[in-house]
Amino acid sequence: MTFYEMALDSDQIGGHFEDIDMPRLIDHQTKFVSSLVGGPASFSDERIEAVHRNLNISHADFDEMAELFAEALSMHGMEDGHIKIALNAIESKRSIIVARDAA
Ligand code: HEM
Repeated sequence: MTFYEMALDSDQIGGHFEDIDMPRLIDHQTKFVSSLVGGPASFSDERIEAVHRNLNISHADFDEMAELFAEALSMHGMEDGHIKIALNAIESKRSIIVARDAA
């Protein structure tokens, strides 16, 4: 299963991706990873904040996304040390992703 299939399948965050078709989902996966490592398809924090502002993403949603991503990396054989680095990169975006009034 890929990262975004896992996200779609999740009771916690699947709903956020319900209306999004597969090509856009795959596109999102590329942008997601690229934004974390500063790759060619990366986005500014301003843009990322603007995109997620109205999605009403909670801390629990964010936690689930981070957890699924770590799981996917582990499934593909990434070592724990590198997964930790990836999780730190994700964590650094929490405040611009989670809705301001979220619990
Ligand atoms: C570190 C965490 C995250 C990063 C780096 C990230 C990155 C991105 C990027 C780069 C885009 C595309 C912007 C564009 O095309 O203009 C995007 C869109 C989106 N993100 Fe995230 N995201 C993160 C977390 C989340 C979480 C936790 C959720 C929901 C649970 C989420 C849901 C969405 C949705 C629904 C879209 C819109 C997709 C579309 O309409 O095509 N994201 N994200």
